[in-house]
Amino acid sequence: MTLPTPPSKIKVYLLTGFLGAGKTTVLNGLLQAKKDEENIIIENEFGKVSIDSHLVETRYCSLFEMNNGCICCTLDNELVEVLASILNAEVQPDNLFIEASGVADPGGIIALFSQEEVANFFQLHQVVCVVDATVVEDWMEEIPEVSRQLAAADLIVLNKKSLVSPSYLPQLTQLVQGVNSLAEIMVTDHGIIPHDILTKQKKPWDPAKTIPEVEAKSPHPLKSMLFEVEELIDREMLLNQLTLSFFLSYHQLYRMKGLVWLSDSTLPHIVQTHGRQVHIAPLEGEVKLPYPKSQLIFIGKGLERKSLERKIQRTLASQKSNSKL
Ligand SMILES: Nc1nc2c(ncn2[C@@H]2O[C@H](COP(=O)(O)OP(=O)(O)OP(=O)(O)O)[C@@H](O)[C@H]2O)c(=O)[nH]1
Repeated sequence: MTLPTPPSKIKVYLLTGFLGAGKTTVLNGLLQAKKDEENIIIENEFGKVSIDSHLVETRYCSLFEMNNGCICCTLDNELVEVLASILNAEVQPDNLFIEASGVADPGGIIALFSQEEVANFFQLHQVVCVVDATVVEDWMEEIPEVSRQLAAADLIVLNKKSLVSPSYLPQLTQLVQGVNSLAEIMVTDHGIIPHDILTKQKKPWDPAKTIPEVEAKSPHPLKSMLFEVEELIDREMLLNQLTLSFFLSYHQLYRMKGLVWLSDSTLPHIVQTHGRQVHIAPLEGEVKLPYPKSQLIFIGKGLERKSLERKIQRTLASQKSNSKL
């Protein structure tokens, strides 16, 4: 990159954490705190379709979407291109927030920002790892990326504390400290963290020392599957089918997100899981999804398209009304 040096370096905040931990929730809180500054977001989702772009508070930022794969696997091309276009923009941002995909290994991203060419323009301030208290213990055992995300963090946000027993929290804190004893740990609900956390400077990072090796780095063992439906969906059936699927396939299905049109509402809805729970809520603002097309994304390992298709088929409103005849 041969670009003029900006007056001051752009501050970079990297948000990591496994699928559904609360990264976007934390990001929206931080954006609110920085609303008087110029903010840019890089949003990277594990899947071809972006749902998160509808959830980020775009009042306070401009958004770049990276949906061509996990950010840690496309470092050399797509991320560098996005960084170059940020530098070429008319208005230089004060802050760059990167929300990495839930499966991203942050080591390579951190290393990129320590390269001289990039470090001349961007300064990595904080690596924040958001953790879902309800599931992290299981997922640390099953998914190597979870420990790597924890190990690379300056700040660990142990989120969703009200969803676990208070007596379990010290045990969880100890577990997380076992992976990274240097990081600050904050136990939160809805990712609410003090905003002065952003003013703290990052500790020097030594990848060799802090991040445990992962056997198979890339491609990720998890798969993302997109389903599109052109019919209205029955809310109750959708809740039942998803709750059942996540209950039965807890160690296989890690996350589901979607934009759906329901038969009982004229508003689009966002459906998503966190941990074992399924939530459906109306979506405000502009949606680029033509009525009545719905999109559902499942992320997990060993997913079978046919079996998921059958489950989705059962949620269609037309099927329900036919079955009543
Ligand atoms: N009950 C409860 N729900 C929470 C909390 N924090 C976040 N959530 C919900 O958890 C779900 C996932 O939160 P997100 O912020 O989208 O998580 P994420 O890490 O960005 O998810 P991905 O981008 O899919 O990896 C959303 O429905 C949030 O509203 C919390 O502390 N308590």
